[in-house]
Amino acid sequence: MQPIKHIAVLTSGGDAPGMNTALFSIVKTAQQHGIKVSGVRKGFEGLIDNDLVTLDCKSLQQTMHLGGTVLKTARSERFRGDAGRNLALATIEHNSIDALIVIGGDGSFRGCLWLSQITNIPYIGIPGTIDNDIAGTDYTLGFDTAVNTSMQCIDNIRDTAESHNRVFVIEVMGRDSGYIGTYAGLTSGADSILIPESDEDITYLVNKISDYHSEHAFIVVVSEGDEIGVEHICEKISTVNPSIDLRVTKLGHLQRGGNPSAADRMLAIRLGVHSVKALCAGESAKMVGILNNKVSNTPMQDVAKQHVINEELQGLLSVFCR
Ligand SMILES: Nc1ncnc2c1ncn2[C@@H]1O[C@H](COP(=O)(O)OP(=O)(O)OP(=O)(O)O)[C@@H](O)[C@H]1O
Ligand SMILES: O=P(O)(O)OC[C@H]1O[C@](O)(CO)[C@@H](O)[C@@H]1O
Repeated sequence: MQPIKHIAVLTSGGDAPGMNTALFSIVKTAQQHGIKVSGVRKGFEGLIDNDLVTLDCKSLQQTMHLGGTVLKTARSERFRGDAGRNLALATIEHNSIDALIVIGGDGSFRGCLWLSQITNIPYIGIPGTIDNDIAGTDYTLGFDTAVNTSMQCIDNIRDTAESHNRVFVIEVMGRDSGYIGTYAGLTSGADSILIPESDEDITYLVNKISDYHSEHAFIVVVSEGDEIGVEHICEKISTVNPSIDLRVTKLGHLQRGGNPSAADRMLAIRLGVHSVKALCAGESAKMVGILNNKVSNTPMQDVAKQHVINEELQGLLSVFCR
């Protein structure tokens, strides 16, 4: 095995709080191993366009606490085609890149597998997405921060909802995963939580809301990927209880911004260090993650979408939302 002298790192898919902390951690570790690190700008787009910058540890230290990604990110359609992939390989060869670290979600990891069909360059994935929808890690970068942001927004909505005895339906992100909905809903004391992983939650909501005529707010948290969707849920609520004073809030992209929480920064620091060490130890085609509070490597082809809300979480939902 040739020693690694030059690592390229990119952030891809939706930005997530903690990506900048991970960049700092990667460069700090690489520096100690005498490895140069280049940042690829705008995800796989930068690999196609040969858009690289040398990463400097001191500058990254100054931005490690910020949300977003200083490298920029993209959802690159060009990379999915043969022409884009071949240009990406040309960039790797032209810059003598020995290894690649990709920080992103499951789509970005499918991109890694796609690239690995035409090159043997070692690569490691770091799970970075607010959705927490990846197997092989208990948490992804950005999830904890997004949950905290959503929880605080729902707390604020509760103040006004209580004052008016209103019912609020609040949509949170997560694509087709109900993790943000489950965590944000439970931690803000929601009366009802609707997620894509459950078909029964709408029945519990309808039962509860048809009796609602109280001196209190009623908070419904809905994951954006829920099979019924906010509009139809509101129609159902108004049908079963027409006297309800109903309002809707979609939290949207504000959930993705903001400085990473301490938990996300620690996760980023651990996974950043571990990713460089894994490459130096000859690992490749792995996603680094945290399982049962230990760093772990999962083969990239096993990193499927994590759709399952586990039994314990299901149990919590049934205690608080029935
Ligand atoms: N099947 C695939 N083949 C090749 N490249 C892919 C594939 N799927 C995704 N990619 C590449 O990875 C990029 C990021 O994927 P995607 O937009 O799904 O975000 P993600 O990594 O899942 O992050 P997030 O969870 O934040 O959405 C895509 O824009 C594309 O360039
Ligand atoms: O910013 P975009 O491209 O609209 O993507 C939004 C999606 O990205 C995420 O924020 C992260 O994957 C999802 O929760 C959401 O569905």
